[in-house]
Amino acid sequence: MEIRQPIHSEHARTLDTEGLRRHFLVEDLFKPDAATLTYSQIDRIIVGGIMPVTQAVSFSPELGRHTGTDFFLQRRELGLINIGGAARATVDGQVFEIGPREALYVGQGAQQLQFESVDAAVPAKLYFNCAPAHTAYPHRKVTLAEASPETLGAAETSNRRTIYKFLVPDVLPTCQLLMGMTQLEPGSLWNTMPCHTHDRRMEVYFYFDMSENAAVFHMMGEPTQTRHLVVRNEQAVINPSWSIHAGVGTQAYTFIWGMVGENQVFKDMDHVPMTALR
Ligand SMILES: O=C(O)C(=O)C[C@H](O)C(=O)CO
Ligand SMILES: [Zn+2]
Repeated sequence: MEIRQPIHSEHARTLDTEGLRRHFLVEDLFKPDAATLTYSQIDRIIVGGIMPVTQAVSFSPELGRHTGTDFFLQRRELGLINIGGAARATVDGQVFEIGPREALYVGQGAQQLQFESVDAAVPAKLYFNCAPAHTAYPHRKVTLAEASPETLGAAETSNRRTIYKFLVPDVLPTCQLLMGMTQLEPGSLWNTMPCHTHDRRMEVYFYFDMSENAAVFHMMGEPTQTRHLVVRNEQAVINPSWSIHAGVGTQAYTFIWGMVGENQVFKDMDHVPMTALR
């Protein structure tokens, strides 16, 4: 498990491209027949990818070594969204068939987690966020139709997009984790502009549905000290509470957002006036 330390906004201002990438960008999320995990000490979120191809991938009890617990989810909850082919997840003997663009919530206390691809020729790619939890809510699959879609923006401002809220209080209870997926319409390139921060929560963005040569210029930093990261397909960005998070692509793309922190109010955002950005 890779560890990322928290970072002060005044330190982040001083970083060059490589420094920004080292602290904020998670590059290699999917490895065949393996799970990858990056532990950010910002709100203790763990970000990762699971890609079973020819064999099942399990979360070994040994992972509890990193969390100082008897097993990985003893004091944690996990949400995942499948961006690949059909998957089968087994959680303490309970089987969930997770199709493309479907989500699974795994509540605190689950001990045995195993993930398989239904067809090795079209492997599942399970992007996940995992956060500290205080109580056990039921495991549950959430379909795209259940994810309360909301379409925002306009073609004229290149930001027409649909936000699917998979793991939010209107859909199911979680301890703190919120997760959803925002899909841009063809020809739209901007997400989350006008932008915002939220002092009360951190957020991770994971970009996908991009061709090899495409890039998203992800905007980050304090509103008056903006920086950018060039993000490629299937890479994630850790956004501290003080950082804006928005992006513009060289083509339309989709991204998964996940949040942990003080509250679960999706609209609790500190909106940044466009004239304040520097
Ligand atoms: O496109 C958007 O706008 C978003 O998806 C916004 C994120 O969900 C977000 O930043 C929530 O705080
Ligand atoms: Zn946000």
